[in-house]
Amino acid sequence: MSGKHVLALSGGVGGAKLAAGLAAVLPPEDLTIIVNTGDDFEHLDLTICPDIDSVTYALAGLNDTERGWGVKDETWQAMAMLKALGEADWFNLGDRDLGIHLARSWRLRAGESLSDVTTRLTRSLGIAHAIVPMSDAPVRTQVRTQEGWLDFQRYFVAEQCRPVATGIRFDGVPSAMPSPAFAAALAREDLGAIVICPSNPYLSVDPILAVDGIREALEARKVPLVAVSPLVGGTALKGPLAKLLGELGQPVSNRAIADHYGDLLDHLIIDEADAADAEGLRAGGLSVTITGTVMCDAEVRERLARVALSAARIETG
Ligand SMILES: O=c1nc2n(C[C@H](O)[C@H](O)[C@H](O)CO)c3cc(O)ccc3cc-2c(=O)[nH]1
Repeated sequence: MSGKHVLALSGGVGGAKLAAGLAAVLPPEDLTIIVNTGDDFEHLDLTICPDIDSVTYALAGLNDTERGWGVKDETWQAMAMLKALGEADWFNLGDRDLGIHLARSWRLRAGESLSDVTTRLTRSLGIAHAIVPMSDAPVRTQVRTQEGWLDFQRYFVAEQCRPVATGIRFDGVPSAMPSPAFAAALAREDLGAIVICPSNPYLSVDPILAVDGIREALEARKVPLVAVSPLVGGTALKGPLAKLLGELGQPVSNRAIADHYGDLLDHLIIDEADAADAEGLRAGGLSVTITGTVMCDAEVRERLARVALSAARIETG
């Protein structure tokens, strides 16, 4: 019998939506969601893990779908006070969101691993599926610009991705080991498929692939690897992917996504608005599914999750 456990690799926003779709159609024992921690940083003495929180809030039904990050029905009293006190206010922490940062930060300081803290917080929010940081060791994404190397959140939030990016690096790799649950999921006898969620390949998925031994493990996989493209209609729905592709000298098309993942990729799911890309991709030997990938509600998230699982030959009920 072929394995049925699914390993999903996810960044924030778009990735979190598909992760929630996968969690809606797979039981907890059949899914492990590995999350990028390259966006993490220390701010006001708090450990901020934006992608872990985006996935957590999406699975808990707490995510703000308009803003794309943080908690819905958020209030901003603490930020207003911080601002009045003249403290750093470039990175917005909502009142409810602050709660998760306080809980995470003191538990980390008390010596718990990021994996254990994440399990504790997600379980407390009623999430039965495994949300797993890619590594318990700090990995920090940095973007090279004309102003020098910028920490990811400086580039993304403070600078609004305005500087031209000429390079990306992940501080902390290659020495960062995969988290115990990541290593265990990869080694499972019943591993059936790997799904790369529609996250930015350069900023959100590459940090996961850069963790010690991960790229090699994925190259040696015996199961299908399916990716959902983050591009829709030749651009990114949110975030700097389209701008970044141009700055890194890549075409803003699914060809660039396929080339970037290279031999790792068995199957690419592209949006119907990019159907014209399919012929070229297939001519290059890649198997392609064309479908709607804009996850505007739970129904579409679940449908796309089923499409991805079917492409990976995983049966769902
Ligand atoms: O554009 C912003 N993104 C914010 N994000 C998103 C964050 O920058 C992520 O890295 C992106 O979602 C990229 O995945 C937050 C995420 C959190 O978990 C907590 C707070 C923030 C605050 C901001 C913010 O002020 N501005």
